[in-house]
Amino acid sequence: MKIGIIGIGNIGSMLVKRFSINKEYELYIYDVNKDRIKKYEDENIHIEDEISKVYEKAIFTFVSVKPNHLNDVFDKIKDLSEENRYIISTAAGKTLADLYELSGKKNIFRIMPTVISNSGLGTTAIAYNPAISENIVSDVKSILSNLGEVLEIEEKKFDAFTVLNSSGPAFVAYIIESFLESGINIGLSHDDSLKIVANTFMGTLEYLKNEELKLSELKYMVSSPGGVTIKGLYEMDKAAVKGSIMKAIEEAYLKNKKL
Ligand SMILES: NC(=O)C1=CN([C@@H]2O[C@H](COP(=O)(O)OP(=O)(O)OC[C@H]3O[C@@H](n4cnc5c(N)ncnc54)[C@H](OP(=O)(O)O)[C@@H]3O)[C@@H](O)[C@H]2O)C=CC1
Ligand SMILES: O=C(O)[C@@H]1CCC=N1
Repeated sequence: MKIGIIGIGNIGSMLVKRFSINKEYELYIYDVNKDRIKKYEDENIHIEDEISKVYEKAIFTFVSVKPNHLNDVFDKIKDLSEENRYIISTAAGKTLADLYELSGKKNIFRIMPTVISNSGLGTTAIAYNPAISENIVSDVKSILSNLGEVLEIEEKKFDAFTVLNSSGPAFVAYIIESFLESGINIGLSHDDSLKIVANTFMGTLEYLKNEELKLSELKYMVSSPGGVTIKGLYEMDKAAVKGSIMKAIEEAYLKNKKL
């Protein structure tokens, strides 16, 4: 399978990392900064000096540049034949219709990945031009399965998916950081606090999953009447922590819709 990747930043480097595990894949990669990607050169990873070469050598070309750089990339390939060539855009906020308008290509997929897939555990959403054949869609889903779960969703749900799934790791890091700093505030060392918080988050998810518990069941299991936990939950409610998080995610969603 010949796969192209244009733009080797946070997402492009994750794609290179995950796809290069499969030795049946031949990768053709390009970035404006050639020095930055020299380190990837390998038997199965070819560094190209032009965008058009990536598009012509690969069957499936991922375009993982920032949305405002898409024009520069599509300018270089819009006059090339799209026979047996497919573009897979990772850009936030750019619809299939936008991508068609920018590139003039019909063989277009839109995906929404996450940096979490560096661990192979992320979820990638996919949408595509319905005129593309089932075999090709199945090939692309198979390539994406190297990143974790693949979820086909309606395009109108991409904005919500983007914020929860792809911005999500930053929000989770922020929340974990607030627990970490809480630990330091009440007398734990940074390292002890981080270890305890990481185990609490991972262990909670594992326990909920294994016992098929509802979130509220776990909350009440831990809250002794008149005790410590319910006092903390009461303070969180008074400070509207949940409402603040919901508002922040809603604002990020609205911002994504405007991209
Ligand atoms: N970061 C994330 O977690 C997620 C990002 N996305 C989407 O994925 C895309 C990439 O994001 P991200 O990886 O964070 O971005 P980065 O800026 O980290 O990576 C983009 C890379 O492309 C390079 N580049 C810029 N212009 C061109 C060009 N004309 N041709 C080739 N390469 C070019 C950039 O170089 P230079 O830095 O010199 O400009 C950079 O190395 C975006 O559209 C974003 O919306 C989607 C989901 C999650
Ligand atoms: O912040 C952004 O714009 C992109 C989209 C999802 C994650 N990063």
